[in-house]
Amino acid sequence: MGFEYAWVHLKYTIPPAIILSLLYRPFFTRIDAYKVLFLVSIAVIATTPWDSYLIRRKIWTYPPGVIIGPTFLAIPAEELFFFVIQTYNTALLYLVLSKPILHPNYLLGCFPGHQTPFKTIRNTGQFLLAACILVGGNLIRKGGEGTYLGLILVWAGPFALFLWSLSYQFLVALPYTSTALPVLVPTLYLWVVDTIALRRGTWAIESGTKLGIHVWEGLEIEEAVFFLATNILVVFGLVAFDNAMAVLLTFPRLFPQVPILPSPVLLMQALTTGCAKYDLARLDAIKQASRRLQSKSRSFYFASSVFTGRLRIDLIFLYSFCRVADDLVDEASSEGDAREWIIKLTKYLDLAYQSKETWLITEQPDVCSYITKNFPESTQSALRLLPTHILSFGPLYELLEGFKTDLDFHSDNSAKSSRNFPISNQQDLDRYCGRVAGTVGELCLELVFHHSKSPLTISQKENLVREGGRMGVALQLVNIARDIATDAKIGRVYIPKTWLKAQGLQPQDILENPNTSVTERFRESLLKRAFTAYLTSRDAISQLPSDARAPIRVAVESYMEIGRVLMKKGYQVKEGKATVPRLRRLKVAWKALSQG
Ligand SMILES: CC(C)=CCC/C(C)=C/CC/C(C)=C/CC/C(C)=C/[C@@H]1[C@@H](COP(=O)(O)OP(=O)(O)O)[C@]1(C)CC/C=C(\C)CC/C=C(\C)CCC=C(C)C
Repeated sequence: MGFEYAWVHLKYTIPPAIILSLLYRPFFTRIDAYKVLFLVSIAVIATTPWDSYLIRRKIWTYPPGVIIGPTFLAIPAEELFFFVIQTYNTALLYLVLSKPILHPNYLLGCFPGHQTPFKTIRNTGQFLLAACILVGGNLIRKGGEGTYLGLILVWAGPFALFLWSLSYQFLVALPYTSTALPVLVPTLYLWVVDTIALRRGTWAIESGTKLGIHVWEGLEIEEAVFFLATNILVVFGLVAFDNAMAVLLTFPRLFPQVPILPSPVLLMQALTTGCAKYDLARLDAIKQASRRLQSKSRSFYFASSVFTGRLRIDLIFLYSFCRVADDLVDEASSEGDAREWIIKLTKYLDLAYQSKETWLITEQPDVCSYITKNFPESTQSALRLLPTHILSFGPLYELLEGFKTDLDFHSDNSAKSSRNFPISNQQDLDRYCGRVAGTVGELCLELVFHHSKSPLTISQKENLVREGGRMGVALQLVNIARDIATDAKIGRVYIPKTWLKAQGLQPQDILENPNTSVTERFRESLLKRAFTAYLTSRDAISQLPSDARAPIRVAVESYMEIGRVLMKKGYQVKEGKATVPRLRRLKVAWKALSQG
């Protein structure tokens, strides 16, 4: 009996597991737990008979005095633990690196022209993996020095071939950071650990069944291939799982109900669904919407990565609609054109909500053709995929009312002296914020309620919607405080005229000189109001359904952090959007998620 092998774990495999677990703990969801458990179980089941065979054939051995004692099918307990901890570590690294990824973005439909290169990639992969299996079989048949390598190839090859055949498109499409990196980092690390263990004699590879080739001094080629192959299998398994989840979540028509933890049968069903069945319009809309979110809002793009399932997709669709509507109005070439867009958007909502039978816009030909005829191509999918079957129409019409206030800043004569300033007093400011952002808070909550499994009473929902609206106001006040100078450039002053008058100023003074110490005081007042609203509503977040609580907190906190940055004494507001550095955002999210 000895503790040498146990020491390897204590020193080299358990510490990274602890570090990764602590780092990822707040982000760890039920589906993550399911995924890791699934993978660990498969790893143990698949490796045990193979490993037992190798030990019995004395391909590798454990010198007496290095293991504690208990064995299962001749495999020491420490070795069994290795299957678990290696899978766990690689899986956790994969989860950390994949957190920002929206997996449906990497599903490829059967687009003409796409298929041929992908078939070639699939066939090449299959050919190479099949060749590995054949070479492995040949090495085993010959016996002698190639036996160990042969056994590795024949064991790992079929699993890899199976997973590759199911998920090759997804594997190729995903960024290297969530495929190659989680394979290479643990592999290199385990190569070093293995070198140390072999040198210390913790385990030994018998000489008759190995090639005697070294990757570097002390690292046998077979060991290097073994760790590479096992990490490839873990990552291939996780990618296949995410591929299946992406199919399940992206296509509600194919899979109307998706349990939080789908069974292996359902996962396989998703993986074997041919791309010919994919709803290409929906797939394309998801890609466009998430690109829009990524390019337009760092805060919400970042926050979206902690939402899961269909809620994440619907929030992105909601963002996309709000952004498109806001941009159509804001970027119109004249006030008349902007008002025309509001009329068109109103008509679009009228049509979308007039049918009581089906509220899915994609299933309403009249709404779809109205969109096609009246809106620019780049905006159409955002309008078609707005989840109107879940959202009530009231807040959407209110949002358009809010955009009208923005247009009231315009005047027929564009000279600064004759501009109109619709925010006369605090009430106007509150009403405006309520319309453009309070409504967004309410709409977000409607999506949360729809997708959540935990039931809430009507009065609980009403209370939450009220607080969600107030939180939206808080965020909008931060937005206004940040953008005083940017808004002034386009002739808008959201600081109430009554506040300005109290300082002997008029809105025109802000247009002419938006960066004065007085403006700083207005910024402070706006932020003070923002934080009062935020503090009033913040506790309501803990009454949200448990699966949405932490992500909503992240969305709110990462935006309010802009306000905290602005409040710092001496902070100079730069033009542009990124006011919160990435690391700070990450810390905010980590803290918000840790509150549960
Ligand atoms: C995670 C995720 C994808 C969330 C999507 C949230 C969403 C749908 C936002 C819509 C944004 C939008 C374009 C609205 C049009 C009107 C407007 C401009 C509102 C301002 C948003 C700023 O967005 P922008 O793209 O300009 O962002 P940048 O500053 O450029 O980064 C607003 C400030 C309003 C945002 C308001 C909310 C998201 C509502 C917040 C409230 C909740 C989430 C509910 C909280 C719940 C309780 C119980 C308190």
